[in-house]
Amino acid sequence: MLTDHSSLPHCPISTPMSGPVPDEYDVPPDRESAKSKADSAQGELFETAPPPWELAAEDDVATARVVFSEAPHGPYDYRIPEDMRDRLEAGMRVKVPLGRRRKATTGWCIECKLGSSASRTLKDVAEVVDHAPLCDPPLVRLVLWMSHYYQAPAGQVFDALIPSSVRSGAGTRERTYYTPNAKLIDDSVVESLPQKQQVALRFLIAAARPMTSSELMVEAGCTSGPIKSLEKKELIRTETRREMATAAPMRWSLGDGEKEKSHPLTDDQGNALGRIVAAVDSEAGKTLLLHGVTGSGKTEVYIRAIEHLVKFGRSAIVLVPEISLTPQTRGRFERRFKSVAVLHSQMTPAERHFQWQRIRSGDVQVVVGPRSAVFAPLPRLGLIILDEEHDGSFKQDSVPRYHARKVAHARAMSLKIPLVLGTATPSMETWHACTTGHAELISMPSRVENRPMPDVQLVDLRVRDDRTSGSISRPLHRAVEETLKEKGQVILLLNRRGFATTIQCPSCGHVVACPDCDMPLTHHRDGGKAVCHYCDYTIATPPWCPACRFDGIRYGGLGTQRLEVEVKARFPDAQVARMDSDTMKRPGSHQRVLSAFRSGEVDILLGTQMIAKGLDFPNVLLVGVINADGALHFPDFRASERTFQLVTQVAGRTGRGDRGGRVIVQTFTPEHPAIQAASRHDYEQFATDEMVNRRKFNYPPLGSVGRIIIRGAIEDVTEATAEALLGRLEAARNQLGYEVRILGPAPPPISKLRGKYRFHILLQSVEASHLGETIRRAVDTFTIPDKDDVQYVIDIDPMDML
Ligand SMILES: Nc1ncnc2c1ncn2[C@@H]1O[C@H](COP(=O)(O)OP(=O)(O)OP(=O)(O)O)[C@@H](O)[C@H]1O
Ligand SMILES: [Zn+2]
Repeated sequence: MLTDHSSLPHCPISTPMSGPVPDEYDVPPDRESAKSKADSAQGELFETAPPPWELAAEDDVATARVVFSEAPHGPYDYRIPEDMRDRLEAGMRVKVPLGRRRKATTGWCIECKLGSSASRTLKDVAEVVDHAPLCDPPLVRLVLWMSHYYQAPAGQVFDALIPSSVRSGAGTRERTYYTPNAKLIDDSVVESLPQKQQVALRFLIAAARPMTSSELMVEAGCTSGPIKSLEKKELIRTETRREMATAAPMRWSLGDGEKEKSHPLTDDQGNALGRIVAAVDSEAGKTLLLHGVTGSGKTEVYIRAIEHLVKFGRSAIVLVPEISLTPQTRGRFERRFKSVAVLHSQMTPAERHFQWQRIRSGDVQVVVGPRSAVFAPLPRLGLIILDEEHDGSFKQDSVPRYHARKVAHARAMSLKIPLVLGTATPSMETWHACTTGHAELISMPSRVENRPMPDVQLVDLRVRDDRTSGSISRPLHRAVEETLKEKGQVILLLNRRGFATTIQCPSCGHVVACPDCDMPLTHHRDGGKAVCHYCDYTIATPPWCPACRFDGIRYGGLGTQRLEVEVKARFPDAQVARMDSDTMKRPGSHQRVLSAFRSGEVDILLGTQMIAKGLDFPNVLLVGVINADGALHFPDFRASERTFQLVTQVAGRTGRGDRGGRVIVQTFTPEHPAIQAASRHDYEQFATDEMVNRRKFNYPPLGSVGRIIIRGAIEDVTEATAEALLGRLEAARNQLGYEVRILGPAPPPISKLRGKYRFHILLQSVEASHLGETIRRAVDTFTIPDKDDVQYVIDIDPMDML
């Protein structure tokens, strides 16, 4: 079933992705201005209509609406002085007086319009900061939608959209350009000048373009003296521009050594491509789910679809989980397109700024990057792709707490372009959108070249005979041995880093914990450190119990470091590499390890979930999952979904060549439906079972969830604030007459973080708009006295409950 969102009334950005078609424009009366702004944006800012002040000359007061990233956030209106009217546009920064501050404050202009008589009392805009808008009108509208939906100040959303390197002009310098002052120049003036000044001025006139002082000095063969004299006589005018300091401050990285082969498409790929191309050509906003099993060749489909698009001078965004984890994907795009911008976390500010300018200038065909690349300012955007759309890294965990899938959807629908979500393990949200007709499902149920899906064997860790003293069961040990003998490669997944996950005294039971977070410290063997994985608090691992001085503290629980030690001891002839965030700190380390694995230098690659993503190595004949239950017992309604995804994804790393492949999954709960379904590569069975569970409590995608985290330095003050907020929420819900379930306040699993006590309140509703509205109304006038030192954050559609 297909849906054309472009036909939705009054919904320039509608988002029917999660839940039963939530209406994002549930704007309360007191926010009416934001709504009318968003609606009228189509007419006023989007179209080519003349600026409003040209329409009504008699009411000649132009005003700018400005928002700020720090409190007070606005919006506030300012008068636009005469001389700024044709320079200032929405999406630019301005400096304006704010309160009693002595210095002008920088804010973002979200709208320019004709004022009413009230605007005579307005203060003036002091300065226009930018020469051109940093956001075009559709992006400004996106900011306002995000601000509304995620309940984050618009100024902070702008700051998330526009990289700080762009705002600060990283890697640029100011240069002064000279142009002749035509008003004062005629032949007699020129002839009356001293010889050197004459030569310089004639060169500048002949050049017919602005020149810098040094250019002019070289061209005219003079020193700076004559030029300064001309400037003093006002015969030449100066203009300063900010420019990139160097042409390309980029360190181009080499590929990962893979050769590019172009394949004839399989039937599945051909069909998928046809449907995406049809969506592109229809010029209607539409969401498509490309549900292709691991190894079905989804990347090739993306590339072909983009090739179609760039023929018409249009461009695409490809969002991927952290790109440094998938140098292969990056290489594939770089080899197939003339102009690719890859955005990643290890760029310098100057590089980031340079890429942003390239993208905005229209030079770039494809942007590949993590979630923030959804904001890439491509002028002729024609397609957005989210690869591995189920991945948790698409949700930002600081303000604005947006999900790139939802934002991509909003952006795509407002531009009437397709959004393609690709994965082997669709999120429940996306699956639900397909089953309810909000997204079109494209299936690629088989692997390329008719390769079979790998065989998955479950090893029940409760069976004594299979267990060993270590973490690798007998069946897994045998399988590794066999694989190494056949000169195949092995991937082992363990989703905990460090050596031991608890440090406990066997005598008194004391657990060494973080003083700021109350969470057990993880022992790291390199350097004998005990580290908090929540705040990075680090101490030397205590040789004896800090509580009772017992000499013989015990390291419990299993992390990747300990697994590495065990693997090396069991298979002394094999080359082993470990990949987790501890070994991958330095730039380029992913690429080094993955190249070594590709070339066969490394036999066994072990690591955390970062090895489960997207890797395509044909010689991997065995994948072992050390403990599939790790994520299962988290207090989170997505625990099953995560387990299914992780096991399916890592299992998919094998059997990608001609030699087949197999998977061994160690688990204490082999009967669990998620693990059962993963072992049979049966996504639909999993999704059907899981939807039944979600329906019981109307969990997403059947309803919406919001979470408010309250944190403060003093426990009972924090709790009292949380209680007060609860009262507000209940009152708001009752006033509005909405059905919203409110739970808490309760301490979350991480009840103390970085020295702050934490409480959370959960809200649930079938209607996303009712939930949003309830929170908005409750917090609207809710203030916390400074002396309490309590803060709260609102997380709409939270992805974790910790
Ligand atoms: N039509 C084809 N014929 C043969 N090989 C192909 C074809 N299309 C793609 N491939 C190759 O198949 C392999 C898997 O493709 P790709 O990595 O895109 O799979 P995927 O669907 O993204 O899998 P995953 O979800 O596991 O990342 C790649 O090595 C790719 O070069
Ligand atoms: Zn800590």
